[in-house]
Amino acid sequence: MTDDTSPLTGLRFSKGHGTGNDFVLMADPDGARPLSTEQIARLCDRHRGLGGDGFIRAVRSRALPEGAAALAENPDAEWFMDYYNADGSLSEMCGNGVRVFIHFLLTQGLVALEDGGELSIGTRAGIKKVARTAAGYRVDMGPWDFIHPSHAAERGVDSVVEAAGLAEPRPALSITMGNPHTVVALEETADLAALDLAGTPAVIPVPPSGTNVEFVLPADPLVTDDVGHISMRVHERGVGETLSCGTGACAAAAATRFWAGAGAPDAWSVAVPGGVVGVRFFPGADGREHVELSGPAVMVAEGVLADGLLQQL
Ligand SMILES: N[C@@H](CCC[C@H](N)C(=O)O)C(=O)O
Repeated sequence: MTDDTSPLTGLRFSKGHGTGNDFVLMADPDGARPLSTEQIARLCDRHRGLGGDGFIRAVRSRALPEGAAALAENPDAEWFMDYYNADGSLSEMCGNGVRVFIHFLLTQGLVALEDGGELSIGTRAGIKKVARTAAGYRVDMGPWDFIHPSHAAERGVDSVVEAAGLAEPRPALSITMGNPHTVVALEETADLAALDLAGTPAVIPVPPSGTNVEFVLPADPLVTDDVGHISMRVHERGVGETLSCGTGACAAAAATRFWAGAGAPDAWSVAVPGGVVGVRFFPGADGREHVELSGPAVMVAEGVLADGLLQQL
């Protein structure tokens, strides 16, 4: 192991993914090494950098201004997930990222998680509680909500979305999971396959902070053994099409369950191009309905950036 201050080497990094949603991770316990927007974009560049859908900096909550709110909410939240999209823009939350973040902290020996135990981590969308499962991790993602509550409650639709490959604009519903999502209902398998998400879909009207767009196809039948099944493709804000989006899967399940009406199940299986994640709705201790996300987390590499690489890239 090399010291990350060695004159011969640059910053230490790890690379990991959750259902194909991949991230570059760095430990910066004292918050001494923030990266600029440009540096993050260079790092996440798939041709000239390491490549990733996002960059995650692990910082002790006490070392970040945002961490003060996290510690006030839960003094056990020692670590803060400082999350950025591939273009260097900041996001409030990342569902796949939380699992990979915890896995990173564990593999680096920065935290310990006993069997049956839980870890609280700080994010810009509040504290997330994470537990280990046989297949990875499950995360209490907190409550979901409509972005435009009055429109949503009235019609279950608050916008339309246009995208290349869609024959016509489709109705959509915008949901917040701490970060914004717009869920588009599709009807045919061919519609999902025909989508071209190389460009950014047009959401009309777009939520105030932009949005991630999920195109969702219900399975036929939608529900088996009290579990709802959907397939989804996603265009992420600040990234483009990705193989998976955890908060997007939660939003997609929430919208589909809302559209399905009374009697729709609480448990959902969401198939994404990179795998499958589980979503479950349950009553939170705060009296609101919470969303639980479960899925795998995999570390694929560790390394050291060449000296000056962030400047040269
Ligand atoms: N892939 C993430 C979401 C990452 C942030 C998103 N692009 C945004 O800007 O909100 C996930 O797994 O949730």
